[in-house]
Amino acid sequence: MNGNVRRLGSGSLVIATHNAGKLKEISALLAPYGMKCLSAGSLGLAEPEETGRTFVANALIKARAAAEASGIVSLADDSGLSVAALEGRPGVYTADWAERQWFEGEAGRDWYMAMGKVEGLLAEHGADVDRSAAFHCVLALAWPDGEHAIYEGIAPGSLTWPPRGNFGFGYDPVFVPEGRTETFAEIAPDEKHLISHRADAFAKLVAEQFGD
Ligand SMILES: O=c1nc[nH]c2c1ncn2[C@H]1C[C@H](O)[C@@H](COP(=O)(O)OP(=O)(O)OP(=O)(O)O)O1
Ligand SMILES: [Mg+2]
Repeated sequence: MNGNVRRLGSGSLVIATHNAGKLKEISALLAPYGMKCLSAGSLGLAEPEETGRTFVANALIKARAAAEASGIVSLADDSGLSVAALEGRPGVYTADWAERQWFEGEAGRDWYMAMGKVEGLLAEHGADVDRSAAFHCVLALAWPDGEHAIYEGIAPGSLTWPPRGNFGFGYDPVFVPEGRTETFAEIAPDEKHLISHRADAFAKLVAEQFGD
């Protein structure tokens, strides 16, 4: 272990996300490490504007905002889908491509519309377009005194159409991870947690924060 790295220990941790799907995945990934996890929503924390141009910048904006508002060390996740044939788009704008909507009284995003937008742009490149894509995840830890740590993860794969499967969230129904035939939405959560971009970033966080 790098002796200069600030470590979490076993206290409270704020999960600085307003995305219910991510909150579920992050809580599951952190479950073995004995921290008391509080969500940004349950603390009534505001959702900061993601004005960064990179996953790292946006993850830091979210983690720092939560740490400053709560006084508790906070973990944020900024993630997205980069499509090779679309020069890496939607990338950091992945969430923005899914318009905000209200579903039965709850704020959410229209994922089907967003997946269709990606597919429509791909289709413009013809039937034999390169369908490779990758999910990226940046985890940022921010302590109330300003210190921070960053962990990056990636899951390579390709896009399929039409969407398949009911697990997961977001763009999971159109993403087939490398080496598999099922989409992320057809792979049970416990298994997605072994192979996803979030799992890759978490493995690095766990090694540094909870390792020997
Ligand atoms: O495993 C995933 N499976 C499917 N889709 C995913 C995944 N991971 C990220 N994504 C997509 C949806 C998400 O909305 C966007 C990230 O945008 P991003 O700003 O980081 O998250 P967000 O606005 O939904 O929640 P928040 O900022 O409160 O954490 O990329
Ligand atoms: Mg966001």
